[in-house]
Amino acid sequence: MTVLDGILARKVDEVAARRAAEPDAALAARAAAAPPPRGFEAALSPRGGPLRVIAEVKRASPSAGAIRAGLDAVAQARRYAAAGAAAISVLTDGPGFGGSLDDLMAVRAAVDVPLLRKDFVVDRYQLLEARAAGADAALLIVAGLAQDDLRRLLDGCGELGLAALVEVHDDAEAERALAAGARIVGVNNRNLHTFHVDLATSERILPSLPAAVKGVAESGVRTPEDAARLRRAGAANLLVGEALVRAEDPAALLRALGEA
Ligand SMILES: O=P(O)(O)OC[C@@H](O)[C@@H](O)c1c[nH]c2ccccc12
Repeated sequence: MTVLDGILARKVDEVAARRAAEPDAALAARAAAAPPPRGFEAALSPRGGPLRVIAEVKRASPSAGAIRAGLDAVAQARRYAAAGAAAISVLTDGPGFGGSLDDLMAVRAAVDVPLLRKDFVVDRYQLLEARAAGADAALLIVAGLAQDDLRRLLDGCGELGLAALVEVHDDAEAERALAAGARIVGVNNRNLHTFHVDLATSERILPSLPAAVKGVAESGVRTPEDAARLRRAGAANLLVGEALVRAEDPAALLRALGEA
């Protein structure tokens, strides 16, 4: 069993426990009462457009361990927004990443930019949670979903007004994402089974996506040189976590990545 398989199994249990505490209908009512979603898709750059950055709030990860244990999610999100982040990604997985839905809600209350709920979605319930917490988009990881579940969850996002960032790691997954109707495709440079990071993954797959699909290069972007390399390969959007959280001046790094 790989790390991804372990996390997905844990998610099924997590959702069952939360559903027992708050049934779908009650959660759906909270989601319906949330302020309308902001335009996550519109905030991203089209193919050939200027480089835009989705900046991530990430305390820890299974691959890196603790990144910044005492990270203040709200203060970090404010830095990102002030530095011109197109959107902010908030990890909401607790055991693996030190995040929570409380982080997402606190960030929502503090900034106006579109927010992505970054988690391992296996159930529509998590989309309702995302919307109730004020998220504008949710991550769907193709590697973790059967095709009919991917379709169902993409439809669920549409019904709730959430954008879906559909994550792939190879050509077969990219085809599955497009077949399911993804409009925003993230190419994860990190293999979620082995944690090996290779920017060539985005360099290869992003140019093969249809021009109408918004592409995002995810993971392993540390320097303006990395950003420039991806831009040359046609990347218009970058999702950056660890390097921004580790940076002494996250705003300066974010601006430098966007100007690469
Ligand atoms: O911290 P990095 O290497 O800049 O990566 C950010 C983001 O791409 C990464 O956190 C991520 C991409 N896909 C995920 C799926 C689940 C959890 C985390 C992720």
